Amino acid sequence: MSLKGPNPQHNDGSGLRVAIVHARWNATVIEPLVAGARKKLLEAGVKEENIVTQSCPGSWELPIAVQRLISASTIQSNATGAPSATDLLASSTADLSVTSTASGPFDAIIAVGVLIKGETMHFEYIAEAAVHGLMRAQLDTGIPVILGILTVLNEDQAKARAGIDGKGHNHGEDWGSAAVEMGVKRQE
Ligand SMILES: O=Nc1c(NC[C@H](O)[C@H](O)[C@H](O)CO)[nH]c(=O)[nH]c1=O
Repeated sequence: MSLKGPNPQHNDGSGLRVAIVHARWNATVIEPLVAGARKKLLEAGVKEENIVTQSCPGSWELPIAVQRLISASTIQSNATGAPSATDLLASSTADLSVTSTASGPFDAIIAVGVLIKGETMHFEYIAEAAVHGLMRAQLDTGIPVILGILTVLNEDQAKARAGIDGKGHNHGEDWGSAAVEMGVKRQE
């Protein structure tokens, strides 16, 4: 067993509603990461209709996109006769590819981004702000937000962590499993 990564656990995700919010920068790495997370959600029994996918421009926007999604789903679940989550999400200004018609709050959210170090300090500032923003979003709302931001020094490191270099491991799968575990714990 690898020294890294949590010991695998099996959790029943059949009663969970999970969102995947992903940045669109470095899409060739984002796509396999999102696919890996979805794969593990489905393997754990999360229903297709209970997986909502949303995108935003870059990792900097992930915290506000996550916070807005939580607010939209929480408002919808609190009000009687409120519009469906799909209507609410469709009214959002963020780019949406809503794949859910189910309503109610989320049990967990996976925030996916790929930050690759360039020549400037931009990388450090975005990484720091995005990570702190996602931690704040989960603590402020009580909804687990899985950290799915790769902060890498070059494209090869990014490809290895998305499992697309032929020898690496797709970290998106770990994030999917973590979302199921934390979602189940939230319902306990
Ligand atoms: O710069 N590199 C990256 C990046 N910059 C854009 C930033 O997140 C934001 O969208 C813009 O600054 C506009 O607010 N966003 C990433 O996800 N990965 C990068 O590697």
